[in-house]
Amino acid sequence: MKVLIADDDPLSLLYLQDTLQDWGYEVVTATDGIRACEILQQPDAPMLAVIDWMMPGMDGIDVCRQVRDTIKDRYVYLIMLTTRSETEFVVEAMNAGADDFVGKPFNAEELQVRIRAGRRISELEQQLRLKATHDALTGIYNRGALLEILEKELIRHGRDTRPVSIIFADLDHFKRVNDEHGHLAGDAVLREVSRRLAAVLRPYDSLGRYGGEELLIVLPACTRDGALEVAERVRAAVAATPVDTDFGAIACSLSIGIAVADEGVPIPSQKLIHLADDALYRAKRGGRNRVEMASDQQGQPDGDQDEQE
Ligand SMILES: Nc1nc2c(ncn2[C@@H]2O[C@H](COP(=O)(O)OP(=O)(O)OP(=O)(O)O)[C@@H](O)[C@H]2O)c(=O)[nH]1
Repeated sequence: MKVLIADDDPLSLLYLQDTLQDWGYEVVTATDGIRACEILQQPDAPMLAVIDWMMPGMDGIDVCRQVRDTIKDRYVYLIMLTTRSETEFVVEAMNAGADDFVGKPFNAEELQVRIRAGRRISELEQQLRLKATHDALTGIYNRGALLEILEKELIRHGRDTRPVSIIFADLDHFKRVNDEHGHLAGDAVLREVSRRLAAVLRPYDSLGRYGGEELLIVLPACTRDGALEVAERVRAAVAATPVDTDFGAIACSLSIGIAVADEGVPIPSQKLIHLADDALYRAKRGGRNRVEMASDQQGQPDGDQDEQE
């Protein structure tokens, strides 16, 4: 597990670093509060930080406040390290967002058990967050998490000039798969199809389970042509080879609808999904195992239609 230590005193920092490394932690260091905040905001940042209170510029209290104000998508467990151990200081640090408090000079055994407790809480929090945002069967995002991602992308889309595309995919004749091979075989197909889709997407695309056998993909900064290309790749990845299950090989395919939020054209997420769903319906009617695009005209904002929805 990765831990950040922030301390402006080089000797103290080195000692803490050696001690934590001896306990098996991967240690990242910062010698001031600003750098500590930068590190904690990076992707793959430490989930736990030991922060000295007294640092030049931004002190430990400011770091706690900044972390709580800005990092919302995960929890960073913060242990404040300080010579100020009176109750009023403990209260001040915890009100600022610290989770725990260790007096300086620190007792190694005490620091070790407090870090261990923090690690337990961090790991539990990570597991809970994963359960709340991911689908238990397939491991991809659940509907709520994906809709949140789409909303955020559309807000960002309103600020810059890149389009956002979505791909709405539905397994063809999936009821038949369940009826002929059983529900467990159907589950295996859903898992494998999700895996294949994830494998052909870009790292910054998001894949989620919208409903039973419906999958939704959010493609940030993706044009109409780009989305068509991805959708075709997705379609082919599923149709190319039957899915091997414990109940035999099962051939399957996807019908796909695409909708694009064009640059400079604001559109509510529900309307974009509705357009992709219409296109998906056309793909089903057109014979399945195919991709259909919502037309340009449909992508334009339409106040009247919104009100009717
Ligand atoms: N095994 C399994 N089946 C599911 C799950 N969620 C939904 N289904 C099944 O998906 C099937 C969807 O059937 P329909 O909506 O009739 O659609 P379809 O048979 O795929 O037909 P088309 O969409 O018209 O091609 C139903 O039989 C559901 O029970 C799941 O988590 N596991």
